[in-house]
Amino acid sequence: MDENEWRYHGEGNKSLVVAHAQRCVVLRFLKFPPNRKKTSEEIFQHLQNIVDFGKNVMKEFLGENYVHCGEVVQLPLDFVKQLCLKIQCERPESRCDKDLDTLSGYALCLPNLARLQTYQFAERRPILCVEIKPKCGFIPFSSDVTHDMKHRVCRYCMHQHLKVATGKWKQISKYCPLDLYSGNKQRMYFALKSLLQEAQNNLKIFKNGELIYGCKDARSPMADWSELAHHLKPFFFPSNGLASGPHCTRAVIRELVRVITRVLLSGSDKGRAGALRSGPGLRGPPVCEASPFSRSLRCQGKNTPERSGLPKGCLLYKTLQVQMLDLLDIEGLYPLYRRVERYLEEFPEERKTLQIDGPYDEAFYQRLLDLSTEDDGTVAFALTKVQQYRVAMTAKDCSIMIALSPCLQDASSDQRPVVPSSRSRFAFSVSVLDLDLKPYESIPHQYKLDGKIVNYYLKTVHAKDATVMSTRFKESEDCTLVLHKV
Ligand SMILES: O=P(O)(O)O[C@H]1[C@H](OP(=O)(O)O)[C@@H](OP(=O)(O)O)[C@H](OP(=O)(O)O)[C@@H](OP(=O)(O)O)[C@H]1OP(=O)(O)O
Ligand SMILES: Nc1ncnc2c1ncn2[C@@H]1O[C@H](COP(=O)(O)OP(=O)(O)O)[C@@H](O)[C@H]1O
Repeated sequence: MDENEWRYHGEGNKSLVVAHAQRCVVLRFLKFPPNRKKTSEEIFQHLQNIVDFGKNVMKEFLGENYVHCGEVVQLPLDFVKQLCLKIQCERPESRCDKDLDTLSGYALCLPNLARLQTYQFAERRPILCVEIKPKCGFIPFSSDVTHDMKHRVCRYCMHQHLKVATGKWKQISKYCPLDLYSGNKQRMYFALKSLLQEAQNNLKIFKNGELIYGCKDARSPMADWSELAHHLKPFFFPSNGLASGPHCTRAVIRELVRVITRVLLSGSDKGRAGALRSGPGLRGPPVCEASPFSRSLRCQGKNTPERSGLPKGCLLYKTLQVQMLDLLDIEGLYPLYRRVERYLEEFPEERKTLQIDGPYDEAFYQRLLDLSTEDDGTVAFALTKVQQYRVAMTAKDCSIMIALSPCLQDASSDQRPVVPSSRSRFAFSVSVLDLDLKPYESIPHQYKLDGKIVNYYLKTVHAKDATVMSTRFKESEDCTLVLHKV
């Protein structure tokens, strides 16, 4: 194991990923705060749980072709230590509050989804990879929601205001997940262009495995479309029939947005419609009031095109179905979490029987399929809703990876699906990543965060709108603050 054969690829809040220079594989390490020490056995079990959850649950829900579980590997400690030193300088400053686990030697070995999943070794052909973290694609429909605003504005759009206020990002994104999940091409184009204008942690673009676009952190340079277009022009205009300049930038961005939309709408996983086909169904308003797309149409006196509906076989549709396992919203779920907590305080040894920390096996999966919301007062009902909520949170925070490789003329030899663009054709693959089941212990944090997000939105944005409204129409607006009990 030579650390010089591996290079830094990316990281999130919990994991850090390095990619092999030649082979189509990555190593995904857990990260921990400096003072947090887990035993090697605990880390092994944590990683094995991720693999089991992917195999037994997410492959069932999202489809065999989209989910890659990988396997737990044990690495020489010296290699891990040398690797950690080598990549430290590549890491965004905002991620350095946690360190790579260099004590256990365990990591997940996964296919490199930033490359096409066909050859074991890096393709000789150029590869363009677009990673989208779409976030939650529906507005809560639960009657347990205590403020009307949560039935009108989506979590992502509300959360943007708190994120900018706390300095996580510099400006509010025009992206709204409901536009991307709508299946309506105009709305999807707008959503993708908004991500290209303000990537935050929702969009990354890799060229031949190298990150060429997407904020490493809030201090990264602003989006530069002309530089991006320079990178992408050979993919979309291979015959170089397009002189550089603003029109070229616009043309390249337009091609990129259209190709990504076509791929997202492809039902490339011909597997069954997914285990939740009789699932909660698409409920809640089809449009978020805060989406700039729908606001601009409203100003013109037009209605926003409703959801055109996503093809049932596409990954966006299946991901949304899993997200909608959040049947009660955190406000309806939290009292049930407290019921499970009280039971565990009385019978702590039951934690294993309840499979809160796994094993995430077939039995765990089967219990997720009970979508009833009639509370019979039992711990069993509460536990099922808590487990479903954890799975829904996971689907709300996963990422979709799209890998595109220009087709050679004799594309017939290619087994992969092909997507056309105006002047080019691409073999493509679609995958989902970051499917770690969210921890049971994160539910209180979700409840508090939900209250903070809604309160901040009401106090600032809604109040400001109300002031503008009342100034204009001299009507009083009642801005009720939402205070969650914690
Ligand atoms: O801040 P990041 O880039 O580490 O991402 C956070 C998620 O923040 P964001 O909203 O900017 O995507 C955070 O999601 P929410 O803010 O809560 O919506 C996410 O927490 P969960 O709610 O538990 O999903 C957090 O995930 P983990 O704490 O790592 O499980 C993290 O997402 P990732 O970095 O993609 O894991
Ligand atoms: N199998 C993979 N192939 C290619 N890139 C990957 C793979 N898994 C993760 N990554 C990259 O590493 C980044 C962080 O990984 P992720 O699992 O999202 O970390 P976290 O769990 O902390 O959110 C991702 O945003 C993605 O760019």
